[in-house]
Amino acid sequence: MEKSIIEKTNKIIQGRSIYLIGMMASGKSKTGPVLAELLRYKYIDLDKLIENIAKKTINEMFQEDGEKAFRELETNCLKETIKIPSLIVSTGGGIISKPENWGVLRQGIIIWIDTKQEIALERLKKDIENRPLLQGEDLSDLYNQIFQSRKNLYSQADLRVEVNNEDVEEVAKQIVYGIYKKIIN
Ligand SMILES: Nc1ncnc2c1ncn2[C@@H]1O[C@H](COP(=O)(O)OP(=O)(O)O)[C@@H](O)[C@H]1O
Ligand SMILES: O=C(O)C1=C[C@@H](OP(=O)(O)O)[C@@H](O)[C@H](O)C1
Ligand SMILES: [Mg+2]
Repeated sequence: MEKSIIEKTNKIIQGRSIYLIGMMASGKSKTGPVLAELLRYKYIDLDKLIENIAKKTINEMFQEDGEKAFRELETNCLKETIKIPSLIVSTGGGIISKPENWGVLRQGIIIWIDTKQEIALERLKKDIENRPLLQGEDLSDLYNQIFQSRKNLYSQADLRVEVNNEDVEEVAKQIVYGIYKKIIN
């Protein structure tokens, strides 16, 4: 990627943080560190921060404390990210559900990684045990129900990046280009 585009983007965004949102398995956690390296930003995976603070896995939290407790901790952790400038944050797919969280997200640039459902489902089949909301009979049905209830919220992002078969580096570059083009125009 052209260095000048990265430099110009950096200059324009002036250390504003970037929040990656999107459905489970859209690639938020995997893309975040690559994007951080491109922009020379710091990086946090919100789910990892939650697990470190709770001293248990997300799965354990859902099982032992319930989703409500998880969502409360998720909001508290999200609020902590405001204190750190120049940060890429990979959020969990449900971050958009609480209106309160939008006050935090809006302080940064919000990017929706909109990965084609077929591809997300393929990825999820390989890693389903770590997705407590998708435990059930029909993965595609569950995924769809959740997506339908959230898609209007995801679409409130500042930028939507559509992903099909692009590798992580390509997705990160598309995000930088997307921000650059949106701000330049
Ligand atoms: N662009 C990509 N190309 C191929 N595999 C990817 C890509 N992005 C993510 N993955 C893989 O898909 C799975 C889910 O990605 P992850 O980043 O954990 O998604 P999320 O954080 O949005 O739930 C992981 O196994 C990851 O390695
Ligand atoms: O969509 C959701 O509500 C969730 C997504 C997960 O993160 P990923 O989107 O990184 O899988 C994790 O926060 C939790 O299992 C709930
Ligand atoms: Mg993740």
